[in-house]
Amino acid sequence: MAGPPASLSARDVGSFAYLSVKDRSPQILTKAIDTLHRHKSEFFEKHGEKGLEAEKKAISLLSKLRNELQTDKPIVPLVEKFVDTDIWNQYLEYQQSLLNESDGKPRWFLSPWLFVECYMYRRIHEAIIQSPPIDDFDIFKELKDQNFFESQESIIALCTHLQELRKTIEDLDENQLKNEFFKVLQISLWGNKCDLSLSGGEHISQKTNIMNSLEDLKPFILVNDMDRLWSLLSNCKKTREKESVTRVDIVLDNSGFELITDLVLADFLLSSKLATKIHFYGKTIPWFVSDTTLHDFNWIIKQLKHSNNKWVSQCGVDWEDHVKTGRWVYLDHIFWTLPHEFSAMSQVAPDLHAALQKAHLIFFKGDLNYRKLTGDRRWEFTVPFHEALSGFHPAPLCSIRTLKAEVQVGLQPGQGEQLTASEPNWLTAGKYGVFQFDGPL
Ligand SMILES: O=P(O)(O)OC[C@@]1(O)O[C@H](CO)[C@@H](O)[C@@H]1O
Ligand SMILES: [Mn+2]
Repeated sequence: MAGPPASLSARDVGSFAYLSVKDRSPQILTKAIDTLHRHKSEFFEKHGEKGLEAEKKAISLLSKLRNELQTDKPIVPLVEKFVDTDIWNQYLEYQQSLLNESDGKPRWFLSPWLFVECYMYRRIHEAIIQSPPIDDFDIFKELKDQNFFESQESIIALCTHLQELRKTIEDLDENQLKNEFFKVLQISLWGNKCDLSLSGGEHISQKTNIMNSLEDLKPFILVNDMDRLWSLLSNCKKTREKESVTRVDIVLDNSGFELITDLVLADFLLSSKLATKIHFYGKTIPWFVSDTTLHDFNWIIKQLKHSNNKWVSQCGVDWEDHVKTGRWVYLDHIFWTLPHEFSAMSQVAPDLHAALQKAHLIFFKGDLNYRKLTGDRRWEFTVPFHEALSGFHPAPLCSIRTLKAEVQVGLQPGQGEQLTASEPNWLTAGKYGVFQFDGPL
């Protein structure tokens, strides 16, 4: 049997991966350097001269990284001791082992894009932890916060919708509840348009009320398994014994507006009793510019709670309560910031894999998670999703993702070709989305 297809890579000149490594990654590094510059006086106020020296050091490490990338130098091992350093360096050796002798060493414009892109964010983190006393500085924090503040109007609309819905949710019939479930799912899907790494850190936020656009956006859902999600969860609800649990896990993606949409979905799952417990997974270190860390998660709930809009603040109060009472649990695991595809999880992080196996359903938010689900490979568009998962199936799972990378599976024959002919950048512009489900085996 033939092995899986080749990885996406910047070695394919002109591909999205190539353009991303060539243009977008250096741009993100330049922005990161600029952010450090702008915080100079803050570092001085906090730490005196030591703060200034640290800022200089972090900037020089990031400039060096940018130079390595732009001149296509070999990928070097990580040096600073951290929980995952050894795993990263082993993975680098593994990448080396995949190369022919004529290829030389793993490099930015040669190796799999997924690997080099994750590596860049891990090196950004290394530059920061090598620069105490500013070693806890989140270089992307202000961008994430800005996205939240700029999306206020849409956040108010979402929180108002949720609070009004909660009042009458007990009175809804099956069909009405299903329609509301589909609405919050779509809100969470389109929330994924708002990531900051695709835009190279340029502001993109949700300025208009997303609720009004759901109908117009429906034609852009290329794979729509929402019905299957409903069947699974409504069945859990019907057959659940009194004290037993239905757990939905959400592997989070971006903070800011997208996180609010995911929390709205999670709240709906509890209020509708489709689930009784939610586990969220976030990132341990700043990642792909806008990804959610524990700090972002807590910060957003606190911001909502202190809002002067009563519905928004009610959401903050309720969500804090979900966390306090353990109906919502935030977890992180180092695996989410490793370069491995998810089919390696049972080997690399068996504890995480075992934890996911206890979920009734797992949502994977966003594009990067889709790339890791499918191994970021050049699959034919019609390959079944289950096949592209290459054995990864801890529990029934669903990707909720807008398309921002050149990988998509599970389409109808001809569907991909037709889109390519009419819209050359359909795979990467974030305009299309999927609810792609891999159900119980
Ligand atoms: O996972 P997310 O936030 O939806 O998207 C992450 C992303 O912007 O980063 C990569 C490019 O840097 C792309 O795969 C993808 O578009
Ligand atoms: Mn992201």
